[in-house]
Amino acid sequence: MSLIEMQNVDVRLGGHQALSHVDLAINKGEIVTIVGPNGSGKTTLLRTLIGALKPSRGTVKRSKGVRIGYVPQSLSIDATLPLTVRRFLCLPHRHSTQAMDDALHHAGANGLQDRQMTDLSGGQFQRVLLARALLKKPDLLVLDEPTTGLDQPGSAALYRQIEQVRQDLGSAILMVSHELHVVMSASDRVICLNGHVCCHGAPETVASAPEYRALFGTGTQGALALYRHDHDHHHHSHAEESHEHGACNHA
Ligand SMILES: Nc1ncnc2c1ncn2[C@@H]1O[C@H](COP(=O)(O)OP(=O)(O)OP(=O)(O)O)[C@@H](O)[C@H]1O
Repeated sequence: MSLIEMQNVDVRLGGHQALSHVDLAINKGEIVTIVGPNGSGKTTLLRTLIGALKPSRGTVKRSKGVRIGYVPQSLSIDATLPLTVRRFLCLPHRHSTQAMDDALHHAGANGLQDRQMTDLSGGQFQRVLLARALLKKPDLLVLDEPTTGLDQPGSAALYRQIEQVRQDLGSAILMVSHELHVVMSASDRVICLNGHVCCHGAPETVASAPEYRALFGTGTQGALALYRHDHDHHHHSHAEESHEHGACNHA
């Protein structure tokens, strides 16, 4: 079976319907990227998958013994608290020096062990968060906008690192990204979310879908359109939303 599966999942947050009718399965070793406008439920989806949020309807099934590493969208560290990278990696559980060195190596963060967390650059900080998620040798690595705050070269380097993790450790990757060109080139599958799954499939299938174009358009204008997208179409039934090879659901 897949590493993790969601079937017909709804999530309500404080009276707000954040997700409706979401079906999703992540298989061993694949890279799946979620795109969608602000507030479209991307973080909610990731947090439901890792078990931090409970669906109000539907099921989340994890394969037996599956290990999931989670890199949150942001993490604030108290600037007055002295905390080295090594100590940070040992929260909440201690790890051997070898395990920490290996994780830092796979995250592209060699040599940062004794640095203060608050002194790290944005790119180094993200790599340390990645290293922390790698400590448990995850079958599935879940990353919520891992390149937030990084410039373009920094983002590209981090995405290359993530792909390297898949090659080195064989982890499947599920991530949220706003960087469309990267999504298209580096992902096996793309899922467009807007409270429900608008559109999903291989990058080229999604790229040619009207729903994707309504969200993203092309070029810079398209990227801006992402943030202006209104939810102006209707939900179809759950049965209509499931397509084996990826499909787009709203005319
Ligand atoms: N605790 C909460 N109570 C009520 N509504 C919430 C709560 N948390 C999130 N929401 C709402 O649920 C929706 C989905 O939020 P979520 O953070 O999953 O979106 P997102 O796609 O990750 O957004 P962004 O791109 O801005 O990070 C939003 O409309 C948000 O305002």
